[in-house]
Amino acid sequence: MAVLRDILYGVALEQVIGSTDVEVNALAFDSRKVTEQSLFVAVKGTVADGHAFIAKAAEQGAKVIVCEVMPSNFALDLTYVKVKDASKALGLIAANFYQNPSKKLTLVGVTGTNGKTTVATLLYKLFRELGYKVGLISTVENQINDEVIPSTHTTPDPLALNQLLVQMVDNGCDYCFMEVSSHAVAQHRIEGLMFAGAIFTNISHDHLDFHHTFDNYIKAKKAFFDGLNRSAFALTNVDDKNGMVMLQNTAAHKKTYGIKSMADFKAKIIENQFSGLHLDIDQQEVYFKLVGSFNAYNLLAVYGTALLLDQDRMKVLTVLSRLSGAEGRFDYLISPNKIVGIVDYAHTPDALINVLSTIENIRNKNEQVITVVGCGGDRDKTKRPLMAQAACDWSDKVILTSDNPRSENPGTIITEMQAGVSAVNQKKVLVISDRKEAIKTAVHLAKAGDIILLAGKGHEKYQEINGVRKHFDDKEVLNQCFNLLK
Ligand SMILES: CC(=O)N[C@H]1[C@@H](OP(=O)(O)OP(=O)(O)OC[C@H]2O[C@@H](n3ccc(=O)[nH]c3=O)[C@H](O)[C@@H]2O)O[C@H](CO)[C@@H](O)[C@@H]1O[C@H](C)C(=O)N[C@@H](C)C(=O)N[C@H](CCC(=O)O)C(=O)O
Ligand SMILES: Nc1ncnc2c1ncn2[C@@H]1O[C@H](COP(=O)(O)OP(=O)(O)OP(=O)(O)O)[C@@H](O)[C@H]1O
Ligand SMILES: N[C@H](CCC[C@H](N)C(=O)O)C(=O)O
Ligand SMILES: [Mg+2]
Repeated sequence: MAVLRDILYGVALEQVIGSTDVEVNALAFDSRKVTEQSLFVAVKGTVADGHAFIAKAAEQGAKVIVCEVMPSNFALDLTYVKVKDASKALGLIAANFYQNPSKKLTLVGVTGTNGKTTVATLLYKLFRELGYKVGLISTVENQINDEVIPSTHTTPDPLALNQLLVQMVDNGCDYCFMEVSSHAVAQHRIEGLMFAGAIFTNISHDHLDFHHTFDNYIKAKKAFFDGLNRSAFALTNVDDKNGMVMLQNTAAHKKTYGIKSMADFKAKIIENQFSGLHLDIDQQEVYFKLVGSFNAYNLLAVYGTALLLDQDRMKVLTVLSRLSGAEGRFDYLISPNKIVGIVDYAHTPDALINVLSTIENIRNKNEQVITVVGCGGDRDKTKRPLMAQAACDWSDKVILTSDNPRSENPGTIITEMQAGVSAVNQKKVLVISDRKEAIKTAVHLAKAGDIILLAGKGHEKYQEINGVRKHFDDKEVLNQCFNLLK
């Protein structure tokens, strides 16, 4: 419970009708979730406009309406607050209502097209092993110390986010490591949060359905760094073409990591094998369980962050060398007849190229690579041909299949992927729309030593077809197929 006047602290108000002395019991931005004595924020979304539900919210017991456009009818017992940007206001209101939990722990955010889950999860595991109480907010799951809380988004909405942070504070967490998606920045889900640090992994093609241009996508990521304060650190991947762009206008301490260029935190890849990475990090040789040069960047980001958070260098490297990565990221199984099956969440052209080039570097040349891949429905369509092309360029056989078609026709998605298959590559490609059948076929086609990559769904435990989520787990299906080979 809080008084409206206090909840509005820091919100740029354009007009207020009614009293700011009212008590508010709860917040909502969805009219269906409004309860007695609550504050409803009308947000213009991608599908609907929250302003259309103001009357419904009032009927359900809302006492305060925050909106960008005042309604034509006012109820006398309600307070109406007009703001320029309602999603921004929602973030600030949520932080104030929940008494700024982000200021009561050390919050570090990770942004970038790929690697967010890996970096945030490694940081969570590292700091747990170093003896701290830690929270994690990620695509795979949220964690409060050892308690797992299922995750619905990479970065939750401002209410869920602040509620999670409150739970972390109540459970004594010293740190929280969270993923910050570009959607979250653009929709102001992180507004009002106090970050002690921000990490940039990389930026490549994704989400152009939402951001429209690559420039807007870069701007969304950069806005996260622009919002940091002077006491925070901003750690960027200097080898990424847009790495330094992120730091251009930030007030935070600027720090860099890299493999190719000069950087504050620097690594050299000595060896990259199926068994893991052998790196030289700031002149210290260390073995890690994670595979692939992209993971050398992820490990370096984690190492740099831990040092910026005043942790002991040798302790950090010792613990990091023992850690495994996040679920569904280069996660592999070996069949009784020695087929290697890799489950990976690569769902962008760049991630697919990274994973397949890693496989290319470490495989024996007489063994073939079979890739099973699809693209999600209701998501960036321009990545479809590029992902098919990447799969063909780096594999001996490709099975194009379904990912999460969501509301789209799976056949149409596959046809759009096929546009990226060149004439010479046609003979490598099979189309099997049913993902389970596609995986079974890959296993049938493989012989001892071959590598099967199941790309795009990683840790996901469902497949969404026609808006319905049915249980589906790439690793489980792969395991079943492998067991049949016994
Ligand atoms: C495209 C997108 O990002 N949508 C997010 C957005 O919803 P929206 O803008 O579509 O909302 P809308 O349906 O248009 O409704 C507008 C407003 O009217 C309200 N409403 C609606 C109906 C009603 O009866 N009453 C009512 O009040 C809604 O609550 C909302 O406030 O705001 C919602 C609340 O924060 C999010 O749950 C929702 O995520 C959807 C489910 C989603 O799938 N998002 C994905 C794309 C996403 O966010 N992904 C990123 C990761 C991406 C990455 O890989 O980097 C993530 O952070 O998870
Ligand atoms: N640093 C990196 N650079 C490029 N590709 C990476 C990197 N780290 C991981 N990947 C690839 O991208 C996939 C997704 O990795 P991860 O889940 O860590 O990224 P993410 O940014 O959290 O993705 P999402 O936005 O979907 O949550 C991995 O399965 C791997 O194929
Ligand atoms: N966070 C990403 C995940 C994509 C995973 C892929 N399996 C898909 O469904 O497209 C998104 O929501 O776009
Ligand atoms: Mg993620």
